[in-house]
Amino acid sequence: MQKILIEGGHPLNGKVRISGAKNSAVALLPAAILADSAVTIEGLPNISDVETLSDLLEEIGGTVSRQDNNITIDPANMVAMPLPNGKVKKLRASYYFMGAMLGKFGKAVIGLPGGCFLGPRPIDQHIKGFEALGATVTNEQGAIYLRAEELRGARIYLDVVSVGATINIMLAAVRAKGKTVIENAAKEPEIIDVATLLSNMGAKIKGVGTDVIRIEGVPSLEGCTHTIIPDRIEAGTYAIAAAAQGEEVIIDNVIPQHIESLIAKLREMGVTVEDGDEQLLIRPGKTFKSVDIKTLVYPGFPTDLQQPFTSLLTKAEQTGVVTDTIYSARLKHIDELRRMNAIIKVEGGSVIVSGPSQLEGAKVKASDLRAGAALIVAGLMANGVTEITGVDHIDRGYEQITEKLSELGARIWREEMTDEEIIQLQNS
Ligand SMILES: CC(=O)N[C@H]1[C@@H](OP(=O)(O)OP(=O)(O)OC[C@H]2O[C@@H](n3ccc(=O)[nH]c3=O)[C@H](O)[C@@H]2O)O[C@H](CO)[C@@H](O)[C@@H]1O
Ligand SMILES: C=C(OP(=O)(O)O)C(=O)O
Repeated sequence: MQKILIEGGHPLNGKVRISGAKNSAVALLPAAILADSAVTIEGLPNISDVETLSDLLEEIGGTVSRQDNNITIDPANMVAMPLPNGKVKKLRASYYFMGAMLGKFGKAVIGLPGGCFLGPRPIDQHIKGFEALGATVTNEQGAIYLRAEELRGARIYLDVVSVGATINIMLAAVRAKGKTVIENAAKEPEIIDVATLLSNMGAKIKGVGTDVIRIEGVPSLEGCTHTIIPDRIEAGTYAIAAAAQGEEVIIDNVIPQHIESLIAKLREMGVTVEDGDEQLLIRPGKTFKSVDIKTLVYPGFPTDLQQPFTSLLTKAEQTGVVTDTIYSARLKHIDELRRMNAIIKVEGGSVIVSGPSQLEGAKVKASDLRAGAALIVAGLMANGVTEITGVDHIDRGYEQITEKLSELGARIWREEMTDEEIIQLQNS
């Protein structure tokens, strides 16, 4: 087990290339189950969530071959193998095996998913969708059993706008008989990316990117090659890091429109952001104005950038208020930032950051992926050395984060943890 160490205060300069989107990758891989021949996905990020999903595809009989950032999945020998335990619990997106296996085999047994602890993360809307399509769904000892004699298209209104439910229902509906309409669907770019793959496989999908998606089921889907979109959350994290500790940083391989809400907030703070076709240039000023942020579904400010943005706010004059309307309990970074001398309190469900404060290096723990990103941003700004444990969470979603930041000029490195440190971490 490793920890990340950062000697703060060194300016960031140069160019960083963004990897393929984690939240697309984790849906594109299970989507390949639906094809009858090989699917190649190009530009996948080298992160542990991708490794775990590749292992799960192999567990159900798929042949997975990897070359650099490209993966080919041959589903020819896949079977409806139950996956009640084990690796499905390591990540959130294993829930996509439900929709994909239901669509392909008419049945699936999948353990309830893991992923970041952000407060309650129910999957009732996924289940409601599967049931509307004609599946019987039961929860037996923490595993979801799904079975359908025949999937039939249906009209499904999502009670909450959910990325996972929208994609999962889409995965099952592309093979259902007749027409499915998903109303109040989520509109995130990753949903469009998954629909693009499915369409290239032969699915008939209209309306992705709006809140009504229409799907006409088809009897079979074929393999194809698909290039993943860049990771808007990774791009946003580097943009925040560049604002916090950069002189001039170019973020390469980004679709600026995907993070307009963040760019607007950075500009409001006084950071210069120049956008090109696939690049962003970030140049912070000497001082930062405080801003308030409220996370919303896309195209609103993404919850996945709320935690790293909170670290940046510690540098701003006066008071900024952060409200997460998607995951109100996504607060595990707060105590750790306080350990680093941030002046932060939680009041009425919002986080109130008073600044500017000079952060100080400390021993801190990343208890989820974006809390880890927040602590890295804080460590880059802090005096002295910050030691971050819980690196497994960070490696679920950021490809080569220490290498990429080192190339920008950060002093950041990994060390193996001692047995004593591992025990302390497990008990904390
Ligand atoms: C693998 C993946 O893509 N993860 C992303 C995905 O998670 P995930 O797909 O799990 O998040 P959702 O969009 O489903 O969740 C949005 C909100 O709806 C609620 N909800 C969701 C489903 C449901 O059946 N019932 C229900 O009540 C959730 O508790 C949450 O409050 O979108 C989140 C919101 O943008 C991001 O933070 C995650 O990074
Ligand atoms: C919450 C996240 O991931 P997951 O849904 O996979 O836990 C995230 O990417 O910030």
